[in-house]
Amino acid sequence: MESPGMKEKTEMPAVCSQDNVLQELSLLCKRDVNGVGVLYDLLRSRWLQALLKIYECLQNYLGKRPVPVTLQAHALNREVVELLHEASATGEIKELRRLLRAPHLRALLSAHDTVAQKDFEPTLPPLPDNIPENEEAMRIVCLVKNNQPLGATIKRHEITGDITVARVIHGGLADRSGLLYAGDKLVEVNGVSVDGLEPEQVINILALSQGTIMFKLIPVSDRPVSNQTTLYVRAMADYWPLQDPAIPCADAGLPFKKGEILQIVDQNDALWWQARKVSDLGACAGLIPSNHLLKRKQREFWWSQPFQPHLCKYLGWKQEFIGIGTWSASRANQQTCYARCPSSCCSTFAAPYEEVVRYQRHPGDRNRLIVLVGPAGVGVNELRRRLIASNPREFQSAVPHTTRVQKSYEMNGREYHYVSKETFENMVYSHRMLEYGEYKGYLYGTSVDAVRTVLDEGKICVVDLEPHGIQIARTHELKPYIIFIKPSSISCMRQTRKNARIITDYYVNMKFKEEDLQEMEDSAKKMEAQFGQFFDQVIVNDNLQEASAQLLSAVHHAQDEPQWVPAVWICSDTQT
Ligand SMILES: Nc1ncnc2c1ncn2[C@@H]1O[C@H](COP(=O)(O)OP(=O)(O)OP(=O)(O)O)[C@@H](O)[C@H]1O
Repeated sequence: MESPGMKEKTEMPAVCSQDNVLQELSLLCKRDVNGVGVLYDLLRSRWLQALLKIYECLQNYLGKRPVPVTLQAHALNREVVELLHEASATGEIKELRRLLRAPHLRALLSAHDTVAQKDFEPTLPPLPDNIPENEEAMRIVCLVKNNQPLGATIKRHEITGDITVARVIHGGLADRSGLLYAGDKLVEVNGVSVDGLEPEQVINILALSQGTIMFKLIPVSDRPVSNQTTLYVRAMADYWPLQDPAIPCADAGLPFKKGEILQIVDQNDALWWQARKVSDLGACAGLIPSNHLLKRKQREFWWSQPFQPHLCKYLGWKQEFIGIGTWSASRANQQTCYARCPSSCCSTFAAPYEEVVRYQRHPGDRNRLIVLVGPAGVGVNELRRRLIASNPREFQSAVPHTTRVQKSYEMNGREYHYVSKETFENMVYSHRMLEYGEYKGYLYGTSVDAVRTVLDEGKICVVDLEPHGIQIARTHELKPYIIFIKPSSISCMRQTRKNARIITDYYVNMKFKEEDLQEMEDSAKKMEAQFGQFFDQVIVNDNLQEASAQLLSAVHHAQDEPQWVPAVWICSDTQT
């Protein structure tokens, strides 16, 4: 509601403001200010006043409906011509006057008015008097087919045999037309009755149609009101609609890979959602299994498998201590997942989609933790070392904890934090260790506290973790940015790793053998398959200089650019 004293504001008419100016100038003239007299004469001149009147007159017409009738157009013309008479006869004004009198301009105005006066509303025939009370209202819908699919699916009712629109795909032709709705009952397609036809036969008619398609249909009585908000999720698994026998319409399915961000636009159906990829928001949506459906499928799959404790490369990987803060993972001693895996591979099954939001770190916020993962020997340590060396005031790794005895030249908190076995185990049980391992009877590990210490100093903490540590690091406090260091092809590595040295359980400074390279490639594939959904960035470590430069830019990108992060990191301050 407007308050009574409230005024509408609009542009000031030019003549009014000119009067005020004249008044002010006459006062100034009396004070004999230089040049003011000339300006006063100018503003009083008849031709300028006439021009200002023309301007104001045109402004009045501008604000009116753009459909002048004959009288209005001619009135405007006449008014302008009269005003021009009043003006001094300068060259431009003469020309304008000539133009307005020209027969072609008059004809144009007249044609314009003829069109403007015409009524283009269609006149519908009167309704017949004898319409039965129970007659179902029919709707005729015409859609012009282009190269795109229609963007709607149909189904046949099992009992009545009615063919109905099953769903309208968001952004598709039918959706954009706003004329077809889920539940509409088809009566005819292009004049052919669909009574008794199978959905495939109807689809066939549609496929053979060219140009305009005409539907005769009975509109659905209760059109569903969509009040859903758009949701963004990260896919935690791959999906191939063409390989899914359960999908209602494979052609309408949206294939996606784990890690891709999807925009969910429709969750009306409990089993099949509609989604787009954020990388292609211009495309029309496709069908994807709902969260509920995927969980159900996972459970069914899980129960259908014979019991077989699967192996997962958890902390059971023997960690061999070889230097300050450095371990070399051995492939021996794998542990069964159900026994040791804290992140539980099974819990990954429990969340087929992870809700995400766009996050932009504020300059005053703590830096995001940078986590490097990759197969043993790929160069994770080398890249981390080079990054920190490039600017130690900006980058730092976390000081690890150990239960071994402090050596005489070491300082607590510099090489390691030296703690008792009991303290270390307490840290493990209270999930304060991002990862840990045992070497020669002593425990070694990287703690959340050590990472926090670096972040609190305003630095960027860079750690390398085994991939199973990702889940523990993924907290709203650390907001880790995960970078996967991927090996290049074996043929490339044969060249680049000629002089490189690998560290194994038993040997330090061994040359890379062919099987080491092969194992690196296999291990990288497994990591991508199992943990690829968590990778924010992948860097192929082929040329060391190039990979280092890419890492530097990725780390800055992580801190300065907006990224998709789990919604719980942002929405809940208490969630960790
Ligand atoms: N792009 C590269 N070109 C040539 N040599 C490389 C490259 N990347 C790493 N190296 C070398 O490969 C060897 C192994 O690298 P690094 O120790 O960083 O591996 P890692 O991924 O940390 O594995 P681990 O955890 O087993 O130590 C080192 O000698 C390193 O200098």
